[in-house]
Amino acid sequence: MDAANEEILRQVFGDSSDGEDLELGDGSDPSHCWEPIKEIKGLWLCRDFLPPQRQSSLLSTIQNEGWFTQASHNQAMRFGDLPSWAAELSHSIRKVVLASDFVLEPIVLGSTDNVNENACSFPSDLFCREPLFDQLILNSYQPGEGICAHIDLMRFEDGIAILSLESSCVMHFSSVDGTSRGFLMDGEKDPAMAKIPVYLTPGSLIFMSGEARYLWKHEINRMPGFQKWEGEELNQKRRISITLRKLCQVE
Ligand SMILES: O=C(O)CCC(=O)C(=O)O
Ligand SMILES: [Fe+2]
Repeated sequence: MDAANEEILRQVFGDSSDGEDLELGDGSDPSHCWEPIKEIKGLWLCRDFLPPQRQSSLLSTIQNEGWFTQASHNQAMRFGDLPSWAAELSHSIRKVVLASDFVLEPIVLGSTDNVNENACSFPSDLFCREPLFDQLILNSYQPGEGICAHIDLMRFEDGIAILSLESSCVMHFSSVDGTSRGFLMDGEKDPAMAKIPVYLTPGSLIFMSGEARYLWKHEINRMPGFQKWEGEELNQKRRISITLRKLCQVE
């Protein structure tokens, strides 16, 4: 790694002996466990993945690298070799996964009581692939801007990570076959359109795999009335997200 890259990593992630770790702890920190979103198989949330100081440094690096030089620039992609800070992010995601004690609802064998039919084990095997991610999208959303309901393109493999920065938001998930059994949004009457809200705070990371990745659409609607959490409309600021994915191999 050259000196310029090392300096960037030091600024973003702080001093570490080998420049390889995000200083996220050893995984025993309770804030670094993965929480399954119980309604959606394969959807996991790590609430405090990046502490506030690291979020600020990461934002400064993104700013200094000129990813969003004009207000009209709201999306930037990179394929193949990721910038050093994104490679570092991937490394830290893998590290947190391998070190975490996952919070899982116990499945009681031979009993139908208290069984969470959506409980599934964390897909740790996905984290053995190399590279873990080779595609990066940065999205920048001004207040009121969001992203329509979609499933990520099939050209990407299973296992997608999204880091949220700056503004909290509610991401809604709706099942492709219309059986999400979630909440109806304001003005929505068709139960098939019920959506599961997931609250994403700055520094949180979600990971989608299996059903969450292939059978559920995700969206962020930041129009008035759609960003409510615990009955309160969220105060919107600019939001930046970092999505990490891996391209499917072409045979
Ligand atoms: O901004 C986000 O959190 C989601 C981005 C996303 O879903 C995408 O780029 O496919
Ligand atoms: Fe997406």
